[in-house]
Amino acid sequence: MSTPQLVVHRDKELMARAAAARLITKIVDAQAARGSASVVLTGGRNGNGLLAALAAAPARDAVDWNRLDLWWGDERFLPEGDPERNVTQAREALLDSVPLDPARVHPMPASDGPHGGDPDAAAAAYAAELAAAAEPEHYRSAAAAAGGDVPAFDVLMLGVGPDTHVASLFPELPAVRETERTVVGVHGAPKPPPTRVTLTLPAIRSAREVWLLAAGEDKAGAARIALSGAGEIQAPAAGAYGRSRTLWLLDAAAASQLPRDLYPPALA
Ligand SMILES: O=C(O)[C@H](O)[C@@H](O)[C@H](O)[C@H](O)COP(=O)(O)O
Repeated sequence: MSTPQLVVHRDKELMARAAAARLITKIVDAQAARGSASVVLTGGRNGNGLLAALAAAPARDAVDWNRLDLWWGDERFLPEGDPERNVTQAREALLDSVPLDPARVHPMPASDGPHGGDPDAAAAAYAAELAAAAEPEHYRSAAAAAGGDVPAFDVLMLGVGPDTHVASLFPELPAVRETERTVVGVHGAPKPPPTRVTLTLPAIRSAREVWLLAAGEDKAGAARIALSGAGEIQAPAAGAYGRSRTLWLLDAAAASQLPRDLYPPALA
Protein backbone atom coordinates (compact mmCIF):
# COMPACT_ATOMS: atom_id res chain seq x y z
CA MET A 1 0.00 0.00 0.00
CA SER A 2 1.47 3.37 -1.03
CA THR A 3 0.88 6.30 1.31
CA PRO A 4 -1.24 8.97 -0.39
CA GLN A 5 0.66 11.95 -1.78
CA LEU A 6 -1.26 15.20 -2.22
CA VAL A 7 -0.87 17.93 -4.82
CA VAL A 8 -3.17 20.92 -4.49
CA HIS A 9 -3.76 23.31 -7.38
CA ARG A 10 -5.32 26.77 -7.28
CA ASP A 11 -8.56 25.81 -9.03
CA LYS A 12 -10.16 22.99 -11.02
CA GLU A 13 -9.11 24.35 -14.38
CA LEU A 14 -5.45 24.46 -13.38
CA MET A 15 -5.80 21.04 -11.76
CA ALA A 16 -7.11 19.60 -15.04
CA ARG A 17 -4.29 21.16 -17.06
CA ALA A 18 -1.61 20.10 -14.58
CA ALA A 19 -3.00 16.57 -14.33
CA ALA A 20 -3.09 16.33 -18.13
CA ALA A 21 0.56 17.38 -18.34
CA ARG A 22 1.40 14.86 -15.62
CA LEU A 23 -0.40 12.09 -17.55
CA ILE A 24 1.40 12.95 -20.80
CA THR A 25 4.75 12.61 -19.04
CA LYS A 26 3.75 9.36 -17.38
CA ILE A 27 2.63 7.83 -20.69
CA VAL A 28 5.75 9.05 -22.53
CA ASP A 29 8.00 7.57 -19.85
CA ALA A 30 6.13 4.24 -19.89
CA GLN A 31 6.32 4.05 -23.68
CA ALA A 32 10.03 4.86 -23.62
CA ALA A 33 10.64 2.17 -21.03
CA ARG A 34 8.35 -0.61 -22.26
CA GLY A 35 7.14 0.34 -25.72
CA SER A 36 3.54 0.86 -24.64
CA ALA A 37 1.44 2.31 -21.84
CA SER A 38 -1.78 1.23 -20.14
CA VAL A 39 -4.16 3.79 -18.60
CA VAL A 40 -7.55 3.42 -16.91
CA LEU A 41 -9.92 6.34 -17.48
CA THR A 42 -12.64 7.60 -15.17
CA GLY A 43 -15.94 9.30 -15.87
CA GLY A 44 -17.36 12.46 -14.35
CA ARG A 45 -16.59 16.16 -14.67
CA ASN A 46 -13.04 15.98 -13.32
CA GLY A 47 -12.14 12.92 -15.39
CA ASN A 48 -13.53 14.44 -18.57
CA GLY A 49 -12.02 17.81 -17.69
CA LEU A 50 -8.61 16.17 -17.61
CA LEU A 51 -9.20 14.55 -21.01
CA ALA A 52 -10.31 17.86 -22.53
CA ALA A 53 -7.20 19.54 -21.11
CA LEU A 54 -5.08 16.75 -22.55
CA ALA A 55 -6.66 17.25 -25.98
CA ALA A 56 -5.62 20.92 -25.84
CA ALA A 57 -2.18 20.32 -24.30
CA PRO A 58 0.80 21.63 -26.35
CA ALA A 59 2.74 18.40 -25.66
CA ARG A 60 -0.23 16.16 -26.50
CA ASP A 61 1.40 14.43 -29.42
CA ALA A 62 4.50 13.49 -27.49
CA VAL A 63 2.30 10.50 -26.69
CA ASP A 64 2.51 7.66 -29.24
CA TRP A 65 -1.27 7.26 -29.33
CA ASN A 66 -1.00 4.09 -31.38
CA ARG A 67 0.76 2.33 -28.49
CA LEU A 68 -1.63 3.25 -25.71
CA ASP A 69 -4.05 0.80 -24.09
CA LEU A 70 -7.14 2.46 -22.62
CA TRP A 71 -9.47 0.81 -20.12
CA TRP A 72 -12.30 2.15 -17.95
CA GLY A 73 -12.70 2.07 -14.19
CA ASP A 74 -16.46 2.05 -14.51
CA GLU A 75 -19.27 2.61 -16.95
CA ARG A 76 -22.89 3.53 -16.85
CA PHE A 77 -24.78 0.46 -18.16
CA LEU A 78 -26.62 2.21 -21.01
CA PRO A 79 -27.02 1.61 -24.76
CA GLU A 80 -24.04 2.11 -27.09
CA GLY A 81 -23.61 5.78 -27.93
CA ASP A 82 -25.72 7.02 -25.04
CA PRO A 83 -24.42 10.52 -24.17
CA GLU A 84 -24.31 9.54 -20.50
CA ARG A 85 -21.82 6.72 -21.08
CA ASN A 86 -18.30 7.45 -19.88
CA VAL A 87 -16.82 6.21 -23.17
CA THR A 88 -19.10 8.54 -25.15
CA GLN A 89 -17.93 11.51 -23.09
CA ALA A 90 -14.28 10.42 -23.33
CA ARG A 91 -14.53 10.17 -27.13
CA GLU A 92 -15.96 13.69 -27.29
CA ALA A 93 -13.35 15.08 -24.88
CA LEU A 94 -10.26 13.46 -26.41
CA LEU A 95 -10.38 10.01 -27.99
CA ASP A 96 -11.90 11.08 -31.31
CA SER A 97 -9.12 13.69 -31.70
CA VAL A 98 -6.09 11.39 -31.44
CA PRO A 99 -4.88 8.43 -33.56
CA LEU A 100 -5.50 5.58 -31.13
CA ASP A 101 -5.33 1.94 -32.21
CA PRO A 102 -9.01 0.93 -31.91
CA ALA A 103 -7.92 -2.58 -30.90
CA ARG A 104 -6.26 -1.07 -27.84
CA VAL A 105 -9.32 0.90 -26.65
CA HIS A 106 -11.41 -1.26 -24.30
CA PRO A 107 -14.79 0.25 -23.40
CA MET A 108 -16.95 -1.63 -20.94
CA PRO A 109 -19.96 -3.37 -22.58
CA ALA A 110 -23.14 -1.43 -23.35
CA SER A 111 -26.59 -2.52 -22.20
CA ASP A 112 -27.61 -3.27 -25.80
CA GLY A 113 -24.48 -5.34 -26.46
CA PRO A 114 -24.02 -9.13 -26.58
CA HIS A 115 -24.80 -9.52 -22.87
CA GLY A 116 -28.32 -8.15 -23.13
CA GLY A 117 -29.45 -6.12 -20.17
CA ASP A 118 -27.35 -8.15 -17.74
CA PRO A 119 -24.65 -5.98 -16.10
CA ASP A 120 -23.26 -8.99 -14.24
CA ALA A 121 -22.66 -10.84 -17.52
CA ALA A 122 -21.14 -7.67 -18.97
CA ALA A 123 -18.87 -7.42 -15.93
CA ALA A 124 -17.74 -11.03 -16.32
CA ALA A 125 -16.96 -10.40 -19.99
CA TYR A 126 -14.87 -7.35 -19.14
CA ALA A 127 -13.03 -9.32 -16.45
CA ALA A 128 -12.21 -11.92 -19.09
CA GLU A 129 -10.98 -9.20 -21.46
CA LEU A 130 -8.71 -7.85 -18.73
CA ALA A 131 -7.39 -11.31 -17.93
CA ALA A 132 -6.67 -11.98 -21.61
CA ALA A 133 -4.64 -8.77 -21.76
CA ALA A 134 -2.62 -9.59 -18.65
CA GLU A 135 0.87 -10.83 -19.49
CA PRO A 136 2.45 -13.50 -17.25
CA GLU A 137 5.36 -11.22 -16.41
CA HIS A 138 2.95 -8.43 -15.51
CA TYR A 139 2.37 -7.86 -11.87
CA ARG A 140 -0.26 -10.27 -10.57
CA SER A 141 -2.88 -8.17 -8.80
CA ALA A 142 -4.28 -8.92 -5.40
CA ALA A 143 -7.31 -10.10 -7.35
CA ALA A 144 -5.05 -12.24 -9.53
CA ALA A 145 -4.03 -14.17 -6.45
CA ALA A 146 -7.70 -15.07 -6.35
CA GLY A 147 -7.70 -15.85 -10.06
CA GLY A 148 -8.58 -12.48 -11.60
CA ASP A 149 -5.67 -11.31 -13.79
CA VAL A 150 -5.53 -7.71 -14.94
CA PRO A 151 -2.87 -5.90 -16.98
CA ALA A 152 -0.23 -3.87 -15.15
CA PHE A 153 -1.91 -0.50 -15.47
CA ASP A 154 0.60 2.37 -15.47
CA VAL A 155 -1.99 4.87 -14.22
CA LEU A 156 -5.52 4.25 -13.00
CA MET A 157 -7.51 7.48 -12.59
CA LEU A 158 -10.54 7.90 -10.36
CA GLY A 159 -12.89 10.80 -9.83
CA VAL A 160 -14.04 11.07 -6.21
CA GLY A 161 -17.71 11.49 -5.40
CA PRO A 162 -18.98 13.75 -2.58
CA ASP A 163 -19.90 10.53 -0.72
CA THR A 164 -16.30 9.26 -1.22
CA HIS A 165 -17.28 6.82 -3.98
CA VAL A 166 -14.73 6.00 -6.67
CA ALA A 167 -15.55 4.31 -9.98
CA SER A 168 -18.98 2.82 -9.19
CA LEU A 169 -17.96 1.62 -5.74
CA PHE A 170 -20.42 3.32 -3.40
CA PRO A 171 -20.24 3.29 0.40
CA GLU A 172 -21.62 0.15 2.03
CA LEU A 173 -22.93 -1.35 -1.26
CA PRO A 174 -21.92 -4.92 -2.31
CA ALA A 175 -19.43 -3.90 -5.03
CA VAL A 176 -17.03 -2.21 -2.60
CA ARG A 177 -16.99 -5.37 -0.49
CA GLU A 178 -15.87 -7.59 -3.41
CA THR A 179 -12.52 -9.25 -2.74
CA GLU A 180 -12.34 -11.91 -5.47
CA ARG A 181 -13.65 -10.65 -8.80
CA THR A 182 -11.98 -7.81 -10.73
CA VAL A 183 -15.18 -6.45 -12.31
CA VAL A 184 -18.76 -6.54 -11.02
CA GLY A 185 -22.19 -5.27 -11.95
CA VAL A 186 -23.77 -2.55 -9.81
CA HIS A 187 -27.51 -2.34 -9.16
CA GLY A 188 -29.17 0.59 -7.40
CA ALA A 189 -26.25 3.01 -7.49
CA PRO A 190 -27.18 6.24 -5.67
CA LYS A 191 -25.59 8.26 -8.49
CA PRO A 192 -27.72 7.91 -11.64
CA PRO A 193 -27.90 5.85 -13.67
CA PRO A 194 -28.49 3.13 -11.11
CA THR A 195 -27.07 0.25 -13.17
CA ARG A 196 -23.35 0.20 -13.78
CA VAL A 197 -20.26 -1.94 -14.30
CA THR A 198 -17.16 -1.28 -12.21
CA LEU A 199 -13.66 -2.42 -11.38
CA THR A 200 -13.37 -3.62 -7.80
CA LEU A 201 -10.87 -2.48 -5.18
CA PRO A 202 -8.53 -5.45 -5.78
CA ALA A 203 -8.40 -4.56 -9.49
CA ILE A 204 -7.85 -0.87 -8.69
CA ARG A 205 -5.07 -1.73 -6.27
CA SER A 206 -3.21 -3.73 -8.93
CA ALA A 207 -2.32 -0.51 -10.76
CA ARG A 208 1.19 0.82 -10.47
CA GLU A 209 -0.19 4.29 -9.77
CA VAL A 210 -3.68 5.37 -8.69
CA TRP A 211 -4.55 9.04 -9.17
CA LEU A 212 -7.65 10.41 -7.43
CA LEU A 213 -9.13 13.61 -8.86
CA ALA A 214 -11.12 15.87 -6.54
CA ALA A 215 -12.03 19.46 -7.34
CA GLY A 216 -14.70 21.69 -5.89
CA GLU A 217 -16.10 22.53 -2.46
CA ASP A 218 -18.48 19.57 -2.67
CA LYS A 219 -15.50 17.20 -2.51
CA ALA A 220 -13.86 18.75 0.57
CA GLY A 221 -15.69 16.52 3.02
CA ALA A 222 -14.98 13.40 0.98
CA ALA A 223 -11.27 14.21 0.78
CA ARG A 224 -11.10 14.81 4.53
CA ILE A 225 -12.93 11.58 5.36
CA ALA A 226 -11.01 9.41 2.90
CA LEU A 227 -7.62 10.79 3.96
CA SER A 228 -8.27 10.71 7.70
CA GLY A 229 -8.32 6.98 8.25
CA ALA A 230 -11.88 6.00 7.30
CA GLY A 231 -12.49 2.40 6.32
CA GLU A 232 -12.88 1.49 2.64
CA ILE A 233 -16.39 0.10 3.03
CA GLN A 234 -17.67 3.36 4.47
CA ALA A 235 -15.32 5.48 2.29
CA PRO A 236 -14.32 3.62 -0.90
CA ALA A 237 -11.80 6.33 -1.88
CA ALA A 238 -9.83 5.31 1.23
CA GLY A 239 -9.31 1.88 -0.33
CA ALA A 240 -8.07 3.22 -3.68
CA TYR A 241 -4.30 3.03 -3.67
CA GLY A 242 -1.61 1.96 -6.10
CA ARG A 243 1.23 -0.51 -5.76
CA SER A 244 3.91 2.16 -6.05
CA ARG A 245 2.01 5.45 -5.87
CA THR A 246 -1.27 6.93 -4.67
CA LEU A 247 -1.69 10.53 -5.75
CA TRP A 248 -4.54 12.83 -4.79
CA LEU A 249 -4.87 15.73 -7.24
CA LEU A 250 -7.03 18.40 -5.63
CA ASP A 251 -7.93 22.01 -6.07
CA ALA A 252 -7.83 24.39 -3.10
CA ALA A 253 -11.58 24.10 -2.56
CA ALA A 254 -11.49 20.31 -2.30
CA ALA A 255 -8.47 20.53 0.02
CA SER A 256 -10.08 23.17 2.26
CA GLN A 257 -11.21 20.76 5.00
CA LEU A 258 -8.08 18.62 5.19
CA PRO A 259 -6.44 18.35 8.60
CA ARG A 260 -3.46 20.71 8.67
CA ASP A 261 -1.00 17.85 9.03
CA LEU A 262 -2.18 16.47 5.67
CA TYR A 263 -1.64 19.73 3.79
CA PRO A 264 1.29 19.52 1.38
CA PRO A 265 4.31 21.40 2.76
CA ALA A 266 3.90 24.22 0.27
CA LEU A 267 0.46 24.98 1.69
CA ALA A 268 0.99 24.19 5.35
O1 LIG B 1 -19.39 7.01 -13.78
C1 LIG B 1 -19.16 7.93 -13.00
O2 LIG B 1 -20.01 8.73 -12.60
C2 LIG B 1 -17.75 8.19 -12.55
O3 LIG B 1 -16.87 7.24 -12.88
C3 LIG B 1 -17.74 8.54 -11.09
O4 LIG B 1 -16.97 7.66 -10.29
C4 LIG B 1 -17.17 9.93 -11.01
O5 LIG B 1 -15.77 9.90 -11.31
C5 LIG B 1 -17.39 10.55 -9.65
O6 LIG B 1 -18.76 10.50 -9.37
C6 LIG B 1 -16.91 12.01 -9.64
O7 LIG B 1 -17.64 12.70 -10.61
P1 LIG B 1 -17.43 14.30 -10.80
O8 LIG B 1 -15.97 14.46 -11.18
O9 LIG B 1 -18.38 14.69 -11.90
O10 LIG B 1 -17.75 14.94 -9.48
